[in-house]
Amino acid sequence: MEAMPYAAVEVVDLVKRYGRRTAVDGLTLRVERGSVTAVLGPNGAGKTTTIETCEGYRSPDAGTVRVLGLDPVRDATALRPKVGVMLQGGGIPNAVRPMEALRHAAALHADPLPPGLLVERLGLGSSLRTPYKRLSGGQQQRLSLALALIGRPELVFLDEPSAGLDPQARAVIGDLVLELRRSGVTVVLTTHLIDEAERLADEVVVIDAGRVVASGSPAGLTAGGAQTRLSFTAPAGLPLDDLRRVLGSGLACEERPAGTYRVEGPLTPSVLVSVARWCEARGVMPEGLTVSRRTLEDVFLELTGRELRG
Ligand SMILES: Nc1ncnc2c1ncn2[C@@H]1O[C@H](COP(=O)(O)OP(=O)(O)OP(=O)(O)O)[C@@H](O)[C@H]1O
Repeated sequence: MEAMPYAAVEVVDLVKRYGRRTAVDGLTLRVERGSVTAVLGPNGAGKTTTIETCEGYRSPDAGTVRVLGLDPVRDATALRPKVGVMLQGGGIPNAVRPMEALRHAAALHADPLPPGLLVERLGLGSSLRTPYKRLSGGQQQRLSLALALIGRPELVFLDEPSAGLDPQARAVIGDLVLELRRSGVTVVLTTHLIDEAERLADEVVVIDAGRVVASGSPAGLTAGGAQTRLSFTAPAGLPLDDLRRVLGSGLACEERPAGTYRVEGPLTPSVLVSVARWCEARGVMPEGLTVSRRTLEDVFLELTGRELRG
């Protein structure tokens, strides 16, 4: 295999300010070539600012950004044919029709994908003559994605690719991301959807307030800590101390909010039996009893004390 001396994206100690507001506050991340990396964080965390700096639309106030080994601002001309960009909000003029936009973009590249292929793949066939402004949100998103891909990029940046999409359109975009990965394209996407990050990404970089708070594979991030959670609803105010005594100290039991009970920690079938017996002894039925794995949402909550969804 060809030696790969540099990462697809390497951001070191990036700082970006808007006036007195620090949007990105010493952020370091590395994206390996051929991987899908999701930059996950709540609104305002600095995802778009980081990605726009990687795309060369903004210059760092401090720190360095390298994309395919190059400086995104200084080497913009060299990077343009190699990097596909899907901007949040499209960045496409209102009057432009999808087919015109695709042909125009194709003409800028040496070996573009045939526009017809993208139209078919992204289900844009029925809207080719509709001005951009009049396309539905989903059609606008799919057109921006087509424009990001038309030049057969080595690396694509997708800023909130499925924002505002229905589940079906989201699935189309998800499948395409996985297809890009199979063909060796590096994908960096931002999202505030945990399931999207968990499903699509090899690596997740969790950011909050302009900093990386955790990074790793979805499985790596959700391993450790309270691995599993058992929850159910029952009448409020049941005596949890009894249950704590039965379960021992390795498991955390709590009632929050009133009437919702959780047991967290390394769960085994015998924990389930103990919980069921405890309910039985009190004559209550544990409604909606579920056992679930720790999610990225839980990880974020543990790290920041806040919910990822605003
Ligand atoms: N052009 C700008 N001028 C001033 N402040 C800005 C500008 N762009 C972003 N900000 C601020 O910088 C911070 C980070 O914004 P950014 O858009 O990078 O976050 P984000 O994680 O992409 O959020 P979202 O999910 O809402 O897009 C926010 O507090 C935002 O209000």
